[in-house]
Amino acid sequence: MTPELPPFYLILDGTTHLEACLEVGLRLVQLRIKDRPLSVIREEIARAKHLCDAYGAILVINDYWQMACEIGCGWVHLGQEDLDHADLTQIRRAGVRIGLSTHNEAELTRALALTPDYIALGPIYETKLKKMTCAPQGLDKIRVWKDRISPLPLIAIGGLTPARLPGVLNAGADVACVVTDVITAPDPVARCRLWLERASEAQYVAL
Ligand SMILES: Cc1ncc(COP(=O)(O)OP(=O)(O)O)c(N)n1
Ligand SMILES: Cc1nc(C(=O)O)sc1CCOP(=O)(O)O
Ligand SMILES: [Mg+2]
Repeated sequence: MTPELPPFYLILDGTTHLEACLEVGLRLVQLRIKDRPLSVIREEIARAKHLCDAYGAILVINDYWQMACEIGCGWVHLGQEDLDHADLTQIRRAGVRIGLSTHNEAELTRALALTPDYIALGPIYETKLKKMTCAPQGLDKIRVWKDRISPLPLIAIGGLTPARLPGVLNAGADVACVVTDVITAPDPVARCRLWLERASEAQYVAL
């Protein structure tokens, strides 16, 4: 079977809600843990891998590529700063796929030269999650990026809400990636289920 990515991609900062989200159908999730002891991060990665394997979901590890390789995870997500230190040859030798962040043309050129498995463009809209050094990209940039990277999957990230999903997908994104809208919801699992319903009409993108 051709490997593919589902259209909804959730970023979580730990495993608290992971199993419940998998239970309602989440199949693409990134573990993005900041400022925790390495021992905790290792435990969380191992737990997330165990759960994602059980549900047949794709797990992407942000930043901690060495642990991802050691624990046998299938994917890592790396930002431009991570790229200054990460050993992509070692990551690939471990059979781990690579997603890369981009925010401008120079980063896109650098990313494409590294032949990643997906490229993320952000922030599409203003994000409250972290301080960005660039202005929101807007929907038009999605089409420009998709034309540049096709057939690689394009992930749209930053300030996304269910209401913004059709615009992002119609503009050419293959996958919508979300943090704040879900994790700050009164019921994050119900919000995840809503996203899955809204994205259910969209195509899965081949890898
Ligand atoms: C899908 C996706 N896109 C972009 C990012 C941002 O990654 P990065 O630039 O490494 O920044 P941090 O997430 O580490 O703050 C992402 N994590 N996922
Ligand atoms: C972690 C992250 N990286 C971005 C980038 O543009 O590289 S935007 C972003 C935050 C996205 O989260 P939210 O859905 O909360 O806006
Ligand atoms: Mg990072």
